[in-house]
Amino acid sequence: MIEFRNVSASYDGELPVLRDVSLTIPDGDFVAFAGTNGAGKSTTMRLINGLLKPTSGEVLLDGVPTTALRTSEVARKVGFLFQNPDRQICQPTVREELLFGFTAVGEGGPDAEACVDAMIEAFGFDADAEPFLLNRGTRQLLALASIIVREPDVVVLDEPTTGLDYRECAKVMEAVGRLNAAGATVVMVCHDMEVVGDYARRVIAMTAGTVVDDGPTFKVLRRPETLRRAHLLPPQVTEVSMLLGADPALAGTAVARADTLDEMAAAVAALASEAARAAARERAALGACAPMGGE
Ligand SMILES: Nc1ncnc2c1ncn2[C@@H]1O[C@H](COP(=O)(O)OP(=O)(O)OP(=O)(O)O)[C@@H](O)[C@H]1O
Repeated sequence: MIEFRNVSASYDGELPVLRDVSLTIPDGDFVAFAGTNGAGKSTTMRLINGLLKPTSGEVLLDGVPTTALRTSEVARKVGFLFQNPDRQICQPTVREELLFGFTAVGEGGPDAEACVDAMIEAFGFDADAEPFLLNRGTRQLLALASIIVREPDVVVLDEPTTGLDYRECAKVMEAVGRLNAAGATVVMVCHDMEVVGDYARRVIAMTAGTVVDDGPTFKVLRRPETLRRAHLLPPQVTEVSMLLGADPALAGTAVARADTLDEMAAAVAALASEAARAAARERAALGACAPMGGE
């Protein structure tokens, strides 16, 4: 579990960039931090992985303050994926890159080799490829795999899909989704609300170093005040649903609650067939009332 207790943080020791933030992230959660530029989202990630210490308050990992943990102890629990994979890739081949997390802490050996082989198989990597010759999406996947291979309890992702095309983004996020389904806690910063809507179960919206909202993804992404304060646009289906739901004729219908394409398609199909049934009833009623032929 990750806990922030009244955490404030600053880079220069004076100007606070995080102000009195309290939050709890239970094991197995999938949380997206979203909000304005400079709100303090990446700073929050650095506090979780211990790269930054609070100026006041406490960040606790499984009940232990990060200030009482060695960097290696935090790294054992928390894997961190940078926005730019090239900040963490440093080995000449894919295989060595995946092994590096083990060898760097003196844990190389047959077990580590087996984990790496499984990861190469699962991601379909070319083990001997040179990482820097891979395309951007594959480098991001490699950076992610080199974290997952160590099986951390928590994975922190700082804008994991920035600069990726749709297919690359889907590959990375599906790998993250599988990791979460296997029990890992996922905490990510993400500006793309489509990705947030597709994967995160909870959204923490931030502005100017404070949390302005925290709750189930679509509850947060449907609150006009949150959207305004954190400069967020909901995913397109949710936005259409909110627009249609504002029409009194559709308020309270499934259309007004749809957050996914499937939900919206089903809601619209149900409305269309209800309209068709109503029209048929009307025609039948008109037919029944029509005057009989003859004088
Ligand atoms: N290394 C640093 N040194 C000094 N100030 C920093 C540093 N990193 C971030 N800041 C400042 O801290 C504040 C919060 O930055 P942070 O990167 O946490 O915001 P963010 O919400 O992640 O923003 P963005 O969405 O633009 O990445 C900003 O005012 C930023 O300029």
